[in-house]
Order: sequence, then structure tokens, then C-alpha cells
Amino acid sequence: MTAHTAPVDTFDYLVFGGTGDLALRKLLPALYLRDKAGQITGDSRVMAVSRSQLSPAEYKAKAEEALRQHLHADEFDEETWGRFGARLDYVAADATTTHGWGELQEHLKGRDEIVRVFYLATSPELFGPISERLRAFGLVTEKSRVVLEKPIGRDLASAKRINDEVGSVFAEEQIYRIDHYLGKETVQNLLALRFANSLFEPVWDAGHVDHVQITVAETVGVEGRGGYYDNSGALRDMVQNHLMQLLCLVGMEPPVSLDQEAVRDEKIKVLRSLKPIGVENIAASTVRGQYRAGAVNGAAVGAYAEEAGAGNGKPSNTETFVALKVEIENWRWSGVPFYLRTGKRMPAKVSEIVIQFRQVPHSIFPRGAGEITPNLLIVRLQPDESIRLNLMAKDPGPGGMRLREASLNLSFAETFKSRFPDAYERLLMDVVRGNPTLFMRRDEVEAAWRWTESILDAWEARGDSVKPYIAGTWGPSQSVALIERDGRTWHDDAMTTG
Ligand SMILES: NC(=O)C1=CN([C@@H]2O[C@H](COP(=O)(O)OP(=O)(O)OC[C@H]3O[C@@H](n4cnc5c(N)ncnc54)[C@H](OP(=O)(O)O)[C@@H]3O)[C@@H](O)[C@H]2O)C=CC1
Ligand SMILES: O=C1O[C@H](COP(=O)(O)O)[C@@H](O)[C@H](O)[C@H]1O
Repeated sequence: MTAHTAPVDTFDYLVFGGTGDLALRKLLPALYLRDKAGQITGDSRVMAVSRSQLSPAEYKAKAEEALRQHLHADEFDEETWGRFGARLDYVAADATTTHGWGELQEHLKGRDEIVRVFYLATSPELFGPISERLRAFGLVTEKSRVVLEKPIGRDLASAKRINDEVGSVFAEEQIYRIDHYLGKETVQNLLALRFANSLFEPVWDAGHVDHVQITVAETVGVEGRGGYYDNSGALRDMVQNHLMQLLCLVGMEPPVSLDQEAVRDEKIKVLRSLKPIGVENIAASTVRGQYRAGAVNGAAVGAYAEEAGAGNGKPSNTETFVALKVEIENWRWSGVPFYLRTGKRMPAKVSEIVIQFRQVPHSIFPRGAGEITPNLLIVRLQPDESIRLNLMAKDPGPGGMRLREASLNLSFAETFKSRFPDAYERLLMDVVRGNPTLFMRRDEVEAAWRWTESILDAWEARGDSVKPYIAGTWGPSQSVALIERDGRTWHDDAMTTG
């Protein structure tokens, strides 16, 4: 039995927002797969909670349909579904009234001794009201934990208020602020790469690294989440959380151990070292874009403006793409730009971190040998997780010295040949185990908002419109200009060729 199949304690998982997109598309499949792996023990239960008046049988039918739709064909089987379906329950309750809470209380009677997880997969505005009712109805036990989905709030003030509200019911150790990027296999591999190899740490600094690129590109649009997305945009939806966490893991100092506080202490130092982006440098450091109609993977797709919820009848200025030039002002990274970009309706679904090392100081090779390109370390988070090191090598054969770029490629699928749990599977079980290392601490979330908010404020103060880009491209031309002004270029080719 491997660590990721070791059984966890018996639990009650209460999923608030159980009829929503996140619960049906990600959380139920993750719990189902953990059951299939044999990790879920005893009479553990999964209880969905939301306002819709559904019977448990109706909810089960909905859940089965979602599992069949979102799992791979070979992952869904009748035996696991029989077991998992029997764990499923549904209670209709409203977070903003007392409706349904008595019934919830009944369902949990006599189960105070087992691990109880409240997963809040609802709008963050409901985190406070739900916590308050959990307390009022006596549902918070010693073994309770609460999971808060991102984004927590929409600015620093709302994040603080929500953290205060939840914090008045749960102790900080009981609060798990999830960022599912931290559960991705290759994200954790960044820690192994940096701190379990002696090779990289000596060159992981301004003396050796020219710049870093972090790209999280999606081919999808807003997928029926227009109402939420239009009020959010790419900076709040992706940068404030996922991209900043990746930036922290690349940029942080070695923690003294993998202990939860040690890792989080180092991440927050990075967040505190970020050079502020405000009105004075917003134009040079940021680009915001919005997709127009185009084609992705050969299929025609409409403009963001046509998505349900976009603008609510008025032209929307919400960004579906953002590119940033970020600087970490400390000894290690002084002068090394980190270029970040994320967008919807891009040419490929790919998330990559590229560390570009400095050019050799002097070439000993004749001009005809070809150009020496800088070494690249490419950490691909998805799809096809891999770590590649691009080196210069001699083109084999006679005929003199010719140089060419070659890759050392550690493909996870080929090297490890086993299925590893996806991010939600891992993180959901970490909550049951009581391991918060891969979750965000309150001060981290607030530091990330503090930095992000000054960008939001500067955009608003300038009143610029989002720049258009054609769906299926790498964003507006201004994004190319952002990096090319510095004599650098995005590594787009590597992303589409893999
Ligand atoms: N979807 C995704 O891929 C991701 C989502 N998130 C975050 O997760 C959260 C949920 O997102 P998503 O699932 O997409 O949203 P949805 O709008 O699809 O779902 C919202 C859920 O909340 C329930 N709900 C709404 N109001 C109440 C209420 N007053 N009392 C009880 N339940 C209520 C809804 O059910 P009902 O109407 O029946 O009450 C529904 O189940 C959001 O904060 C989002 O930002 C984070 C990462 C990815
Ligand atoms: O949190 C979110 O993440 C997804 C992208 O996640 P991934 O694991 O598929 O890369 C994004 O589509 C969504 O808008 C955002 O809320």
C-alpha cells in the first residue's frame, strides 16, 4: 500500500454547494476515486447540502450522472458506485436562513467522535453565514475542519472580513484554505526538484537565472460560470491564488523542513517582497485582455461578450487574460523578472514554469557552429507532467562542430508508470488526515490580496479598456510587447509542441 492509498480515519464530509459545478465536476469524482482506491474507511459519509429541494435519491441520480460524465470510462464501475452511492446523502438547507439546519443536526447526531469536514463550495459571501449556523446548531466538534474554496473574498477588506467571520467559529488550525494548484503532482515536485537535488540550488538566483515565465493557459471559456466570472476576472480568479502560489514555490528560500509552518513561512516572505504595482508602473507591468470570437482546437468559439452573465447587458471590461511582469525584491532575485500570464480561450491547455538561465559569458565556438541558446528548465504541471532541461549539445557526426539544443526529459507518466491522485483527491484526504501543509494560511491569503489589490486599484484609476485578443491565440499583442521590451520572448513553441 502506498502513502496515497493508506486508509484515512472514518469521516463525514459535508459539501456545502453540493449541487454546484465544483462539487459535481471535481469534489464528488475525487471522493469517489479515493473510495475506489480503498482509502475511505468504515461508514464514512458524504453529505451534500444546498438549497435545492431534492430527495437523497434525486441527488444520488444527479451525482451518478456527474460521475459518469466527469470520470474516465475505466474509472467508473458498478462496485465502487454501489459503495460510494451508499455513502451519499443530501440535505436541503439555506445558508442564509434556518431552513434545513435542524435536519442537518439530526443527520449528524451520535457522530461527534469522527472527523467532520465542512467543505464550503459556495460563494465566499456565504462562508461567514454558514460558519455562524454551524456554531448555532452545535455542529462544530473538536474533530471538525472547514475547507474554504478560493477566491476568499474579492479584495483585501472582504477577505479579512470573511477570515474574521470564519475565525470566530473555527480555530486557525481547523481552517483549510484550498488552492488546488498546490495539490498538483508537479507543483509538489518543484519542492523535490529544488530541495532534494544539490544541482539546482546553487544556480537558483539572480547570478544564474535570467528570468522566469509562469504560464497557465486554458482552452475553455467561462463554461457557464459567467455570472461569477464577470464579477471576478482572471486576476482574481487565477493570479491572486494559483499563479502567486507557483511564484512563491519557485521564489522561496529553502524551508527548514516540510513542516506546515516552515513552508508557509517561506512563501509569505516572497509575497511580502513583491515590488508593488501601482498607477506609476501599471502600464509597463501589466496587460489585461478579453477574447473575441475565434477558433480553439479547430472549432469556432464565440466572444467573451456573448457568454451568459458577461456584462449583464452592458459591455464588459472583465479581463479573461492577464500578463504581468513581477519582481521579487530580495537578495536572491534582485533584477530577475518573473513574467506571469494566464488566460481563457488560448491555443492549448497547458501550465508551465520556465526558468531561463543566463547566456554563457563567452562563446568559444566558431560562428558556423550555430547559436548558443540559454539553458531552460521547464516544469510542466499539466498536461503530461514533466521536467525538462534544455541543454546545448554537439550535433552528432563528422563535419566539424555544430551545436544544437537537446532535452533531458523526465516524463512522469513514462518514469513512474502509475496513476497518481489528482489535486482534489490528494487535498481532500489531507484535510481528513489533518495535514494543512498544502493549504494557505490566513496571512498568505491576505498578503496575496494586498499585492493584487493595488493592481486592481491602478487599473480602475486609469480606466483603460481590456485589450482584445482572438480566441485561440496567446493573448493580446501587448502581452508580447510586455516581454519583448526587455529583449525576451514567451516560450510559446515549447507549449504547443510539448
Ligand atoms: N467551479 C469551479 O471550477 C471552481 C469553483 N471555485 C469556487 O467554488 C465556489 C463554488 O463554485 P461553483 O460550484 O462553480 O458555483 P455554483 O454556482 O455552480 O454553485 C454554487 C452552489 O452554492 C449553492 N448555494 C447558493 N446559495 C446558497 C445558499 N444560500 N445556501 C446554501 N447553498 C447555496 C448552490 O445550490 P442551490 O442553488 O441549490 O442552493 C450551488 O450548489 C465558488 O466560490 C468558486 O469561486 C473554485 C475553483 C474552481
Ligand atoms: O480555480 C480555477 O481553476 C480552473 C483551472 O484549473 P485547472 O486545474 O483545470 O488548471 C479555472 O478554469 C477556473 O476558472 C478557476 O476558478
